[in-house]
Amino acid sequence: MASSSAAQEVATDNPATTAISPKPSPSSNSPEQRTLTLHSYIGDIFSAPPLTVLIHACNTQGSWGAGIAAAFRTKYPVAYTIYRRHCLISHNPKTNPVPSGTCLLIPPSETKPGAPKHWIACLFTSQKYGKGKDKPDVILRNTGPAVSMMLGQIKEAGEGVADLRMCKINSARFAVPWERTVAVLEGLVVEEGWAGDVEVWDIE
Ligand SMILES: Nc1ncnc2c1ncn2[C@@H]1O[C@H](COP(=O)(O)OP(=O)(O)OC[C@H]2O[C@H](OP(=O)(O)O)[C@H](O)[C@@H]2O)[C@@H](O)[C@H]1O
Repeated sequence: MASSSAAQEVATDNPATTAISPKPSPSSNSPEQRTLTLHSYIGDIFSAPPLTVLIHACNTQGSWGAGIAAAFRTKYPVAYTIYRRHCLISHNPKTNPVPSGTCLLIPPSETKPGAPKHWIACLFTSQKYGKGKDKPDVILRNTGPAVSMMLGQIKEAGEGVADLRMCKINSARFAVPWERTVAVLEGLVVEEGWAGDVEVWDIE
């Protein structure tokens, strides 16, 4: 189902209806500049077709402890070890933490038969989690650069990537009102060769 003019797709969890035709979005400043377009769906983010990128917000401490991150840890144990290595071995939370505002794009990595072949994009929008999480303004400041970095990485990954599916990042455990994250995302300028459409999936 590709809506020709509505900004938001009709909510559905039917995978057969998730195809989206990229369409240029008019920009307020320049006809040549488009900004990121979000499409809303209700359903299970994990039901995505192979090669979809599943996008979530992460801390830099190496923990997928709760919320949707815990579901990622259960479903994608190999990806979890890659995320942990990035946070704890390539970097060090105390002496050399993963920089905020960056992204780790993990290719399909699961080895168990029948495991989903999904890319996982980890947006580092807060250094810590729980009581130590960054303030909403800091998380929002980190979100734009992290998503831009992700879009650049996805471009580099080439044709092995299908659609982009995001949960309502920052909105629950990171306690940032979803509308504020939407404003950041919809303000992002899409550079040459970047994907310009992102599905937002919510379970409600
Ligand atoms: N199974 C499921 N399927 C689909 N959607 C689901 C779902 N479960 C929850 N959601 C929704 O997913 C959105 C994001 O909500 P989350 O609280 O997860 O993420 P967030 O971005 O606010 O915060 C990140 C920190 O939360 C984690 O937990 P820890 O800090 O480790 O404790 C991480 O590690 C980070 O640090 C909300 O719309 C939830 O309704």
